[in-house]
Amino acid sequence: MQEREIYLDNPPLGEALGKYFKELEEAGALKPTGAEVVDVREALGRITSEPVFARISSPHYNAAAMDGIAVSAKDTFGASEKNPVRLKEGVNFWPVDTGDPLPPGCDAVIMIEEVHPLEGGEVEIVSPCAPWDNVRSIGEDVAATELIVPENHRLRPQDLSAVIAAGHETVKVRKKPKVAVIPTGSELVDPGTPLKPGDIIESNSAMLAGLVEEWGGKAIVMEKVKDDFKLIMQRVQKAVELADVVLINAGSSAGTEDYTSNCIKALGKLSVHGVAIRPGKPVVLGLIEGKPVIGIPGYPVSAYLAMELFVKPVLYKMQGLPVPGREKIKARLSRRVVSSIGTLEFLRVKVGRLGGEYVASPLSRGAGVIMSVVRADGMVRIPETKEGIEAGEYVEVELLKSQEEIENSVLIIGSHDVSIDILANEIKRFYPEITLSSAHVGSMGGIMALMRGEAHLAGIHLLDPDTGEYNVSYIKKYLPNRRIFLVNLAYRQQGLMVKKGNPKGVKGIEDLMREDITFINRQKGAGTRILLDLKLKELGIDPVQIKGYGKEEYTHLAVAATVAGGGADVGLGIMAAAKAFDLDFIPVAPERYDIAIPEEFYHTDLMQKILEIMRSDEFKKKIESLGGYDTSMTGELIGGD
Ligand SMILES: Nc1nc2c(c(=O)[nH]1)N[C@H]1C(S)=C(S)[C@@H](COP(=O)(O)OP(=O)(O)OC[C@H]3O[C@@H](n4cnc5c(N)ncnc54)[C@H](O)[C@@H]3O)O[C@H]1N2
Ligand code: MOO
Repeated sequence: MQEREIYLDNPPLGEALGKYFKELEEAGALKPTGAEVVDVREALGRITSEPVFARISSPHYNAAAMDGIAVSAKDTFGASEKNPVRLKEGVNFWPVDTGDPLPPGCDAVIMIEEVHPLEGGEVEIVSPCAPWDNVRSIGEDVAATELIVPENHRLRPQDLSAVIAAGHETVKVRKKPKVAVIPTGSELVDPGTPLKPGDIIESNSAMLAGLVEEWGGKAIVMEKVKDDFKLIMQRVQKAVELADVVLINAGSSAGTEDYTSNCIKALGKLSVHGVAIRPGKPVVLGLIEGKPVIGIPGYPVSAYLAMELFVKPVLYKMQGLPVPGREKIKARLSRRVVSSIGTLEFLRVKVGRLGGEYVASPLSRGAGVIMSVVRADGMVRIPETKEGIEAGEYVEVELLKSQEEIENSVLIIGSHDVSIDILANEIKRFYPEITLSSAHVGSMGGIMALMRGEAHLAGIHLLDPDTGEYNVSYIKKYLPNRRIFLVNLAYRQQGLMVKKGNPKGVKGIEDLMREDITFINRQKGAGTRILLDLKLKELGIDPVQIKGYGKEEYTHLAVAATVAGGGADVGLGIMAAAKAFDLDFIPVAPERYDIAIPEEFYHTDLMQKILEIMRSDEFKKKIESLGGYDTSMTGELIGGD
């Protein structure tokens, strides 16, 4: 076996940061970048490298602040209703518009509304004015030499206006730190390339570059490199010439082809390899020619975190700025999470406002699940000293969204249905401020989520084998003391999904017993599972007779993917999932998919807007077009209690 790079004794985050930043400071690698002169109109978001003082005053002359007549105030003294004062144009008044310079000898402006015209170029006024009434005097806004913005200030639109008004055309700003991004990995292919098994679309560099730009840097994404030590060395050397900071993506871990740390060792100094965090553990921190060179782990979530924890502070420091923190809130954790002692874990969570408090629900913890970051409203740090967090414990959430966005988020938990995704999109189309976010844990999971106060809504399709009725008896049983409204989302066809052309000639549920057929099941508590078990009972089939009955997937799409990938011959699910994977579909039974809505949420403005969208023809049409749906009851109330 080839020799591997093994990294033990990962230091905690604080220690790793402390060591690395000390070494960076000592090497002068964090000195603010040099300055460049840019047109003020192009300087939005840039950081000033020196203070900007006013060259001229604004206004730089005494200006009329109103439309009217310019006068010398003393000519108006004594004016009243009884004793109006007459003024003559060109002698003791001059017409002016807002912004005009005051004619010589004038020190006030009378608004046109207060001027009564007479014959022969004369006007009459009935009240006096004081000197400087309705005049913007020199320097009222900006006085020459005044400080407009200090050094290390991010220029906002209003700053640009003030800097220009103060007589500047250009402004000195910090050069954006240049950050080279090098994607590595022989498995990487460019977006758009037809995919073979083992190919990975090179998607990380877009995120890395985006984060760099968000933090004020200039990203230079370099051509991807194969896992070849020599090639990587060459690319890194080139990047060090081009940029102020170099990011090497992937190849950070202990695999035989993980070259990042060896490359940094060979070309410069390795400071830290491996930090006691998850995700992001194998991060590599080093310096080459006095420049920060960071090995960002390949998994996208690990990459995101390594960027946030190590690259963000480097970039802010290089721009002379404090590292911005995130807004924090206290939330109740909805589910128990177990974690390892000795590792600081960053848990992605969805946050909802439920029953007057924030509730945080953990998302997928996989380092490869970038959707967990896409969906996340915040992050919870599980400290190294804890083995996990209990359900109901209060945690601090670092928000990735504003609190207002969270207040406008509706969480629907339960069985997955494509129409929920369509509903979420329709809501965004008509009410961009509202977000419907879903978590797919099966119908019973949805009911549990309502019980635990973890969701606003539950998406359910639970058949009662005794009554043949959907959902109602389950709500009564599991949520006996709550008033719950059921609104129909759609009726949908459940059926057997098989490979295109139905190569094994499957006709119905009874075929699942066949020797030559492997099944893929849904998890216990899923509505589809209950339907299957009922059908098996009706047909007198013992589940042990079915090969694959014990193998479970969590969504219709996952079942369809298993069948499409050859992992099973048959799965039970909805037609839309079969269509998505180009499978054949053998209808078994129509079923009712409803949304369970607790009374207190039913009457909110948010929910009424969602119901309005559900009842729209456009929404119904979109669902119908998926195939296998009946929307004749969509948006209708099924029953209370
Ligand atoms: N034996 C061990 N294996 C691994 C360990 C370990 O401690 N011992 N650590 C795991 C952890 S934790 C992480 S995180 C990853 C880090 O992996 P690398 O940084 O070495 O990266 P790769 O293995 O090359 O890639 C991981 C994964 O990410 C995909 N990838 C890489 N670059 C891109 C890109 N530009 N765009 C999209 N996806 C990318 C790559 O194809 C892999 O699937 O290592 C574990 N292994
Ligand atoms: O630490 Mo790795 O970054 O979990 O996947």
